[in-house]
Amino acid sequence: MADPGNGLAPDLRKRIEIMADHIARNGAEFETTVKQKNASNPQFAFLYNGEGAEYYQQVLAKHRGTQAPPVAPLRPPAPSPTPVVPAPVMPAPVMPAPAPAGQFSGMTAPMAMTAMANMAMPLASPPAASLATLLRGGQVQGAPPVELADVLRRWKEPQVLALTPEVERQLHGVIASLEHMASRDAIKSGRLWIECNSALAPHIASHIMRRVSFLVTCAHRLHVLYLVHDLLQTEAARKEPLFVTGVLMGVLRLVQLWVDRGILSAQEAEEVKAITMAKELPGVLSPQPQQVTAAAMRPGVPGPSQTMPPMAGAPRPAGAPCLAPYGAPMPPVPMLHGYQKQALAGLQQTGIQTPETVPVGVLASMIASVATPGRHVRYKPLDPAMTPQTLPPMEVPTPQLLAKVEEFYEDLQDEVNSSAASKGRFEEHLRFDTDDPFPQLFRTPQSPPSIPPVVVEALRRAMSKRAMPQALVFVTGNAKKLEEVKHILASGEEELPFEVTSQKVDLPELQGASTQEIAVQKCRLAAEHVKGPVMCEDTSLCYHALKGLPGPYIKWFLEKLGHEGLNKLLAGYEDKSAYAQCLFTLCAGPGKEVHVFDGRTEGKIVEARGPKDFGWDPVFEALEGEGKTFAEMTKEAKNAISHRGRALQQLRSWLIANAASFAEESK
Ligand SMILES: O=c1nc[nH]c2c1ncn2[C@H]1C[C@H](O)[C@@H](COP(=O)(O)OP(=O)(O)OP(=O)(O)O)O1
Ligand SMILES: [Mg+2]
Repeated sequence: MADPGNGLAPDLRKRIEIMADHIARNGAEFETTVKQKNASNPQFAFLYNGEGAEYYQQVLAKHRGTQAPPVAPLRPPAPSPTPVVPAPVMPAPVMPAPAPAGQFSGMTAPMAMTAMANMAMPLASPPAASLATLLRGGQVQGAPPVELADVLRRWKEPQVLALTPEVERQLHGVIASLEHMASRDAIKSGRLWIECNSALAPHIASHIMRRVSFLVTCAHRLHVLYLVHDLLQTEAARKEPLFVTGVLMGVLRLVQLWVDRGILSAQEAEEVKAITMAKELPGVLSPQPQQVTAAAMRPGVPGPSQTMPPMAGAPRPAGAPCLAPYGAPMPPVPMLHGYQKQALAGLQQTGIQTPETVPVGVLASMIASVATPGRHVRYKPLDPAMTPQTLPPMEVPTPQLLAKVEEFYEDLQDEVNSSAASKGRFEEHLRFDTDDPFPQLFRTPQSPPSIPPVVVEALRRAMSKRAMPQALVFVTGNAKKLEEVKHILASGEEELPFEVTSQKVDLPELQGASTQEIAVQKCRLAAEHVKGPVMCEDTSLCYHALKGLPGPYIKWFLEKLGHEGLNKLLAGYEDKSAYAQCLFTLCAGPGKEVHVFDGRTEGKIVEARGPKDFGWDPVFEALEGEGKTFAEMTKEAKNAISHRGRALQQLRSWLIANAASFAEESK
């Protein structure tokens, strides 16, 4: 067999290999993320059956130790018929006759419909084992098993069938019209357009399915799902279906799938099948069920409304005759529980309807109602006033996932840097600007970023942090200092471009000619100790009358003399004034330059007032403290005027301005 990698450009080959390696290592979640980011990036067409797809599958299979699945050609050769109705928004569309069956090489109409229905049901792809069981067993009367096998195989990656450019443009118009609001008119005209082009149903379905996951906003995606909902519901209510035949069979296969997954018991599944297949539904049928949606019969998707519509299959009062729809008598069906009121009561409390919570009879009745054309389903279009137009904000991806994505782009970037062949085309899409560490790869050339801003921000941060030292260690043995530093840094408007951690180290209390010199020596010691970037601080309390003493030695004075002693020191002096001084020091690592930031607060020494939990706070009354000692002030008020607050603001400004050079120096 010819090597599918032959003839591919070297940079494309490399890109495929890197991608396959990462995807094999990091799993499905990673694959989905990367695929979404590159949906319309021609450089990654191999992810979507484009150039290199076969080679990509081969490499991926090799990594996973499996055989590569066959890759469908990008454009199937089948010609696409021209659509009859051109405009997406139109007053009175003409319904064309459905195209003869078998005209297309792709999906059959029921498959297309199932694909559409699946859009409303983000089911995880079935595990291979249960899929195999499903395909082997439980053949339902009259259903060609190969069809469902096809649907399931393609469910995750449906083949995108070619549309003519004109139809594609119109479909784009339909989807675009739902961008801001799922208005009744927009949904209706979208549905009419699809109905008018029912001959192209498989093509349209595959296009919508692919597009929906790449729409920029969640709200837009939601609105397109409303369109699909509308289409399915209208279709289900139609006496003569436009595109759907045999959906019932597909649905029954899904029931079997739920059994394989343990969602339904075998007995329940039998019951569902029996009710669904029954010619007439058992029990009393409500004459006007309000609303039944395809979503309601799908796992994990909430039902159509908070209250379940009264369904066929309601329990008969004991001894009452069993009635067929609209009163026609029918023989009782043994063993069928039908609609269980008690179960439904519990259900309404939670408001969540899934196969796990929907009683079997309700589920079966719904399936029967929805899947049998023209029977008991009243069409009720979605009311935009009652349907959410936006989804809750997306969750930020986990740090682990971000790290994996980052690692992938790193590898890719290394490759780009080292490969001469990559010059040109690929670089247009992948650039790392110094100002913008976020790779251009996430942006497609024509469209705005298709990644939610919150993710962009998270990635930006993750990447910018990586370029900086991992952490700047505040070395101190004083818990109170640390508390204040954290508080001051957290309350700043601009975030420090470093992650400040702390280490409790009792450094020797040095002596020296000046406070400055002591601080610098202390910081040098700390950098040696941590072997990386550090910051320290030294606090002094300087009495003017004593020419700056105790100054840096205040710690010992306080320890030996206490608050009273600190006052008595000034007994022979009129001048009780003093200033608190804080020297913050910053050093990129052992042997590197030490930067000093000096903050001062003037005040006077007074008799102790206020809590005694932090040093000499009770005996220092700042000039700007409105008569309060530091100990009597709130944390915020103290930090706003304190020696520490002032020095730290200087350090912060300096670090923000010099982040890059400091980071460089710390390497
Ligand atoms: O805002 C303050 N308000 C009241 N008292 C304060 C303050 N800030 C430091 N202090 C006390 C703690 C220590 O008794 C001396 C400074 O000595 P100093 O060497 O800088 O502090 P330390 O040895 O406790 O911690 P570190 O491990 O960071 O050196 O003044
Ligand atoms: Mg100290």
